[in-house]
Amino acid sequence: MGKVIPKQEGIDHSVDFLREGYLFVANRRKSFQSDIFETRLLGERVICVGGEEAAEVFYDANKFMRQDAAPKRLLKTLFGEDGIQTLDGAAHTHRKHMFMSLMTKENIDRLLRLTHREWKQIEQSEKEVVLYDVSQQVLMKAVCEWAGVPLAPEEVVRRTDEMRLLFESGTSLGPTYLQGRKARTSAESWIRQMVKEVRTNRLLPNEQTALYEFSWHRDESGELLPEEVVAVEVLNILRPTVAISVYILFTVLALHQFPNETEQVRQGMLTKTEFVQEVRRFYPFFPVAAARVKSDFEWNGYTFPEGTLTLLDLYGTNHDSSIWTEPDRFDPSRFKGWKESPFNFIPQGGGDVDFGHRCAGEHVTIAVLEQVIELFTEEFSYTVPPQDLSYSFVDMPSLPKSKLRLADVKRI
Ligand code: HEM
Repeated sequence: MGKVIPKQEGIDHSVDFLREGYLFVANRRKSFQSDIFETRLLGERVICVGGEEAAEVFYDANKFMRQDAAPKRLLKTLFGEDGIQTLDGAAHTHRKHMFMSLMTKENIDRLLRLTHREWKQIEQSEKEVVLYDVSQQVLMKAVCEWAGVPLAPEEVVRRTDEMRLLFESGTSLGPTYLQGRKARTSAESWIRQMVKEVRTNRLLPNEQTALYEFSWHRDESGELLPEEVVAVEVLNILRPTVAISVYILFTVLALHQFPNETEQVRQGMLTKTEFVQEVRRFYPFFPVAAARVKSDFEWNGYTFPEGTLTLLDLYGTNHDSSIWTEPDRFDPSRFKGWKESPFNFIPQGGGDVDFGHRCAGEHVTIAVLEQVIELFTEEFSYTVPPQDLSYSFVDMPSLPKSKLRLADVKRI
């Protein structure tokens, strides 16, 4: 007879999840003094786990699968249907290879040249800029060119807004959620039209672009992907790249609020990478990852029954005091000589990037943020006018409330 999983009593705790946000799992891990507990969300029994050892089990593809794990409302907004996030086994590995073939050093450098070119627009503006809006347009223009997706100047605002709605609306209720669904329909048909044109040679993107590689990709049975799936996967490049704007806000916020650490970066005593890693560890972005138990198994004496929805605490694992000393202190120097395992630092998921569901864009994210640090410590001077820089632990994604207004941005 296995051990009994600590259980939160009550009919349903979805409202608590919305109320406590990023801290929902961590709060209960603390109160149960356990890295595993059971709750009920959206009428379903759910096992929540956190910590390094739990992450290792969660990313074991023999124990967990992604089929039917993502809530429908996220498939209708954030992810799209039949994309890589929902695949398992050979189908997943094959599709992941399609993504990872784009993530070479040369190709990431090409994206950085494009983002660098776009960042120049920020200095041309005399007045105040809202960094959230500016960075999204920078990223959207750069990533569309990178991905081989034509983006006419008059379309930039509309298409950038669509990308933003895709990642902002998934956990919203009411009108924002509906706007997110509309944005998904519109963005998918925009890209589908391009896939048609690529396949009839009316549009000729370069090789090594997402539009080219995904349009001509053959699945594990040698078939081209359905047009709508190519659209979902191209959006799996565009949308998260625009979402790096959230981390850009937190990076520039950290440069502003931690002047000693920023000075150490300027002096070369801290590397840009160490600063970026601490931003990704410290600030909230993705709260949890979701999977379902593939078939019954036991872990530390607890039974995981087949089909049970299981959530891994990403935010909490990055603030777990058994992994991090003083986890709630912003301290980039903790990454000096840091012994990273695939499971102890998981802001963008854990495990193996080629064979598991770890984020395909982690290197892209780090590279874009390192460039932002270079720009905002070496290339631009600016001031941060008084504004509400607080951020919530409930809103998803969480952002500084003012969306970060900068004034007097000038090239140094
Ligand atoms: C904005 C910062 C980003 C964050 C916080 C983030 C976070 C994540 C997380 C938490 C996952 C899921 C891990 C799991 O299911 O176990 C994921 C998956 C993924 N991400 Fe990211 N990501 C970011 C940027 C990017 C970028 C820039 C790209 C592409 C250029 C990207 C492409 C993907 C893809 C394709 C997957 C699915 C991987 C799979 O299922 O195998 N992400 N990301």
